[in-house]
Amino acid sequence: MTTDPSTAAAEGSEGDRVIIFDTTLRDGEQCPGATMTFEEKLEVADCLDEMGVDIIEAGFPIASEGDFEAVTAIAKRVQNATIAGLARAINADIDRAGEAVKHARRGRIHTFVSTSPIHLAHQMRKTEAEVLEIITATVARARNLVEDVEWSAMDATRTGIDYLCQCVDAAIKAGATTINLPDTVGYATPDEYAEMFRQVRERVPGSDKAVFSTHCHNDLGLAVANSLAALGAGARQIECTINGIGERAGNAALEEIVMAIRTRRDKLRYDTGIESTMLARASKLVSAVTNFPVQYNKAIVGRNAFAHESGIHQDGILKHQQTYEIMTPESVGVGKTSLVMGKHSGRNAFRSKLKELGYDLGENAFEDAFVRFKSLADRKKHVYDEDIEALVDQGIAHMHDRMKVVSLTVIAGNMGPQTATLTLDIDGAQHTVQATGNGPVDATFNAIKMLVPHEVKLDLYQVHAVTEGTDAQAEVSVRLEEGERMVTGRGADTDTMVASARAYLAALNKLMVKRQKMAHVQQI
Ligand SMILES: CC(=O)SCCNC(=O)CCNC(=O)[C@H](O)C(C)(C)COP(=O)(O)OP(=O)(O)OC[C@H]1O[C@@H](n2cnc3c(N)ncnc32)[C@H](O)[C@@H]1OP(=O)(O)O
Ligand SMILES: CC(C)C(=O)C(=O)O
Ligand SMILES: [Mg+2]
Repeated sequence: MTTDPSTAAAEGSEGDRVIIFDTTLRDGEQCPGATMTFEEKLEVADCLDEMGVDIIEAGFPIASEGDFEAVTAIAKRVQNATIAGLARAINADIDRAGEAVKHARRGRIHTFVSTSPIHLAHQMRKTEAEVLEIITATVARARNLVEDVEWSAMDATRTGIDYLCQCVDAAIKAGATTINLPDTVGYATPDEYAEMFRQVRERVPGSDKAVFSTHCHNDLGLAVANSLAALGAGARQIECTINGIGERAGNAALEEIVMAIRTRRDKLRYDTGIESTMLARASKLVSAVTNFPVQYNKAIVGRNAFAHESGIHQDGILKHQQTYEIMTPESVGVGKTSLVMGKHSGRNAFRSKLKELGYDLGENAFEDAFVRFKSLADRKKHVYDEDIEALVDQGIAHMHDRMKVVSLTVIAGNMGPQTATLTLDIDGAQHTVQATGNGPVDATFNAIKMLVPHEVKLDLYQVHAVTEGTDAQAEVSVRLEEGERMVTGRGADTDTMVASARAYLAALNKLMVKRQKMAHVQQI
C-alpha cells in the first residue's frame, strides 16, 4: 500500500488517506484582526506539524517582507509537513514563493487565478482565453522551481463547468500536481459542490494524475458539509483552518473535518493522519495568538462541546457516556466530560457532584440541599463547586437552628430611610417586622433585634464573594460579643443582605445554645 498520502490520494486507493492542508497561517490570518507575529507563526507551525498536518500553507510570500521571512523560517524548521507558499498567477509572486519554500524538505508553490465570469470581467479584466494562457505559463514556471505545484481556480463554484474543465486541463498539462476547486465566496451547496468535482474529474482526461482538493468558505455555514460532500466525489485533499478562522465567515474548521471523518468512518470510509488528541491544544493556541475567542458551542473545541447541564442528559451520561456523547473528550484533548450544575440539573447529577466534593448526606439532608441548590440556580447564572460547598455547609451547620430567615426585603439607596422588612421562623412560627437603620445592613440587624430582643456587641462584619461575577454568592461573617461569650456566624447568598441576616442569625443561634448550656451548668 502507498504510504505517501498524496500518491495514495491520486491513485484513489481504498482505505484512502485524506490529505489535510492547513491554511491557518495564510487564509486564517487574512481575516480582520487575526494577524500573527513571526514568533507566533512559528509556534503555530510547530503545533500543526506535531499534530500531523500534511501540508502547512505558511503564508503569501509576495505579500510582505514579514510573510516571506515567516514562510522561509517555517520551511527551514518544520520536520514533517510539506510547506506551501501562495502566489498569484504572476511571475514575481511565483518566484518569491519558490524562494521561500525552497528550504523545506518538501516545498509546494500554490498558485491561483480567478476563473469565474464576474472575476474575469471585474477583477482580472481579462478574457477567458487570456487566463488560459496565463494558467499554462504560470503553472509551468512554478513547476520549474518545485516538483509540487498546486493550482487553484479562484471562485470555481461560480465558474461555468466547460470553462472550468478547460482551465483544469491546462493546469494539469502544465504540471500541476494538485487541483484545488475553491468555493471562494461560500456559495455552493453540498450536492452542487460534489457534482462539480464529479464532472471535472470525469471530463478532464489527465485528472487521475492530480490530487483534487477542496477549499470551502463558511458564508452560509456550509464549509464543512461541502468539504465532506466533495470527498464522495473524489476529492482527497481538504483545505481548512484551526477554529475555522479565515476570510469573512471563515474556512472549513480542521477539527470538525478531522473528527467528522474519524467519528463517521463507517460512512465516509477515509482517515487522516491527524493526532486528534492535539486538537484542543491547537485550538487554544490559535485562539490565543489571534485573540479570537472560540464560541462556547463550537463543535469539538468549544467549552460546551463536552459539557452537560440538563438533568436528563446528566443522568444519561452518568449511566453510560455514549447516551449523549458521540466521541470522547479525551480523543480531542479535552480533559473530561463536565457536568455543569445549573437550574436544569437533576438529583442524580447533584448527588454525583456532592460525592465528588466529598459529601455523604442522608436522604433528608440531601433533599434539603437539593431544594436550596435549585433555588440558588434559579437566581445565579453559574453554580460553581464553591457555591455548592457553601450551600451544603450552611445547611449542615444550621440544621438545628431555632431561628431561620424566611424572607427579607430591603429598601436601600441614598434617599433613606433604609428599611428592612424581615420574616423569621422562630421555633416553627413565623414573625414579621419592619425596621429602619443607618444603611441596609443596620436596618436588617435592627429588624432581627426587634424580633429577638438582645444586647450584644457586633465585633466583626465582613463580606467576601464566594466566586466571581456580579451574580456571585456573598459570604458574610459576623462576630458577636456578649460579656465573656463570643460567637461567630457565617451566611451565604447571592443577595448580600440575606447573607448578612443569615450570618447574624447563625451567630445568634449559637449564642442561644451557649446560654442554654451555661444555664444548665449553673442549675447543676
Ligand atoms: C481568495 C483569496 O484568499 S486570494 C488571496 C488574498 N490574500 C491577500 O490579498 C493578502 C495579501 N495581499 C497583498 O498583500 C496584496 O494584495 C498583494 C501584495 C498581493 C498585491 O498588492 P498590490 O500589488 O498593491 O495589488 P492590490 O492588492 O491593490 O490588487 C490586487 C491586484 O492583483 C490582481 N490579482 C488578483 N488575483 C490575482 C491572481 N490570482 N493572479 C493575478 N493577478 C491577480 C488584481 O487584479 C489586482 O491587479 P491590478 O492592480 O492590476 O488591478
Ligand atoms: C487562494 C484561494 C485558494 C482561496 O483562498 C480561495 O479561493 O478562497
Ligand atoms: Mg480562501
